[in-house]
Amino acid sequence: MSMTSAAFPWENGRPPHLPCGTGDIAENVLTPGDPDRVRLLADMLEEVTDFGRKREFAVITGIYEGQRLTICSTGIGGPSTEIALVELAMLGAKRVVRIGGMSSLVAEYAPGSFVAVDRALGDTGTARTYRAVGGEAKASSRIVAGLVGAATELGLTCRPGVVASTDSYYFGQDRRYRPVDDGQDLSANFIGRFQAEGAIGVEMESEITMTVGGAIGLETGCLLGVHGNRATDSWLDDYEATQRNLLRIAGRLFSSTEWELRG
Ligand SMILES: O=P(O)(O)O[C@H]1O[C@H](CO)[C@@H](O)[C@H]1O
Ligand SMILES: O=c1cc[nH]c(=O)[nH]1
Repeated sequence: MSMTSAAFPWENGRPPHLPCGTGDIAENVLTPGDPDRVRLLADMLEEVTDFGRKREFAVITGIYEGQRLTICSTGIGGPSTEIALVELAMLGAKRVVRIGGMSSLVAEYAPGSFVAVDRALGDTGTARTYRAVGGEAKASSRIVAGLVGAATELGLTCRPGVVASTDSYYFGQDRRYRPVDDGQDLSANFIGRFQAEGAIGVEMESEITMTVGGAIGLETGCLLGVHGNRATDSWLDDYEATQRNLLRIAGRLFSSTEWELRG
């Protein structure tokens, strides 16, 4: 029977969750939620190494516009995002930008547009845990400015904004949560409260990415594509173009000659 430390169950430089090891991770990392999006974006990188997938974590490293870049999925929500961030940082990541989807809470952010998160509202369990060790749900200001600038260079519109992160997709986002549409209690009005606090979007990982990232020494930001709009009740059926544009914007941020954070 082979055994390792329960307190730190890494073996030969390989973490217990991400399917990769020492030397495999670039300093700059993009983190979509969905592992299928890692595969979707792989053809936009050169010299790609695909490390495979374990649970919700799919990882590739390649070259984008001349810079080494890793893409690693986090799965949905706090616990799996924390695992990805901690293992990425231990494997050498320095900067992490979440790339994902959100629903807009204001009519003017139409499906297909982009938001560079500068702050996240929320009280998700994982973020709360890491606030105790100094994490804060605020993005690096140069990542926010760099994302807006990169989008402009590419002819795309990306605005800075505050988003709300939640641990719940259905009840916690005022969606029907029982199989039968039987007048269920949605009076908690989570969306209305997020709007009243100034959030322009809702999703499930930005608060965790910035709070955990801050506490463990990563420079972080979140670039979100608008998949839906709760103010107009519209939903984008095909998000492939939006996902590819998220990589184009965040990849351009890291490859920009004006931006000195390379690796
Ligand atoms: O587009 P991704 O990154 O998956 O993010 C959003 O989509 C998922 C819910 O469908 C949540 O993870 C939410 O934050
Ligand atoms: O409505 C949405 C869209 C993306 N992600 C969410 O959490 N909610």
